[in-house]
Amino acid sequence: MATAADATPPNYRQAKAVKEFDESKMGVKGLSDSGITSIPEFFVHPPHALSDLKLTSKTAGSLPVIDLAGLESADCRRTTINQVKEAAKTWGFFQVVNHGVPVAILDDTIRAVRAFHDEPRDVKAKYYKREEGRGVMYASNNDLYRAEAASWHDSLQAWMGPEPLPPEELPEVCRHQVEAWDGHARGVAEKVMELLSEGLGLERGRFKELTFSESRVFVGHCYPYCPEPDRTMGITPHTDPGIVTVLLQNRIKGLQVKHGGEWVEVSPVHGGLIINVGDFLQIVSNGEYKSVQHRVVANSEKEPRISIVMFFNLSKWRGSGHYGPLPELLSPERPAIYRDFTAQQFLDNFYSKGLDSKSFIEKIQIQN
Ligand SMILES: O=C(O)CCC(=O)C(=O)O
Ligand SMILES: [Fe+2]
Repeated sequence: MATAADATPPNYRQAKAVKEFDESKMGVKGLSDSGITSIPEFFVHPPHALSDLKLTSKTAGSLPVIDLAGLESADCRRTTINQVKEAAKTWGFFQVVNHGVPVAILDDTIRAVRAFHDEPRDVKAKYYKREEGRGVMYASNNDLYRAEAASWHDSLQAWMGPEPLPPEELPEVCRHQVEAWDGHARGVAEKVMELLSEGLGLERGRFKELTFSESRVFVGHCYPYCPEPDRTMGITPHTDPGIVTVLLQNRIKGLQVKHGGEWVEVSPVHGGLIINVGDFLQIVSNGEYKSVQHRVVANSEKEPRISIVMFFNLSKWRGSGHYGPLPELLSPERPAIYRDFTAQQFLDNFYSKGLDSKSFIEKIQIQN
């Protein structure tokens, strides 16, 4: 049996190393650029978390690609609604093309976020903090002190709405691009939300009316080269908490989606955007749309992987402060499968644990 005396020193060493790393503000990018050939111990994930890294399926089909062109024609719209509905029900993820944002803007946004992560440590350090819920924050691993092991990524995060973010709070090197991206990503999210809303048999504008596109968090992730990609993760398996997520990535692979019990690698489509369903949308749709687990493997390429994520959350809760499956979707044949919950319960759950905590959805599921 382990005694306190022999258990404490390694734990203490780990905690001290995590704190030193955090206080150095160098991020994983700084570690990678320093030329290390092995990763610090606190980045090493336990064997059970790494055992299925090699099991990624390359044959289980690929993410549906949905063309958003021609939505003005009623026939075309109906077809697209069905594709979106099917993808949201079975994959919880899909890629969209012809979404209306020029490729040059996608490339410029990626370039600007990369430029931020490429800035010298002193410049980035000004933004390094752990203050969730507002403003601009740059840090390595949001859940650094909560997770079982750290993962190989750094992130720049900015709360873009519902209250507008004063632009001068954004780092200069990517300020214009982040601001512009907020508008573009919101435009695409609203287009997709209309299709998702219609896919449930609701009015086109229902999700917008429910304020599903107002609260937005921008995250610019950087997954630098990792010298030991088999011992750590880029991001551990999780589901996204909100309504939908819009994801833009550079050409370096890494994202994997759980589908049919297997991890499926997502191949980036140049010019495409990835959309995924979050926990909140699974709940309000009464389980019709699925919030699916995904993860990012550590990057083994010399070029950093950049991914730009915009999380959309609802901004106004119902008068009672409660939320749950939308009443108009319920009937005696289709009763609610989730209990109502409060904004506080949702947020407490999100911020209390590491990313891979038990999903909120499981906690509010009504057992039959
Ligand atoms: O980097 C990616 O591709 C995914 C990031 C992600 O899943 C997240 O930030 O929630
Ligand atoms: Fe995610």
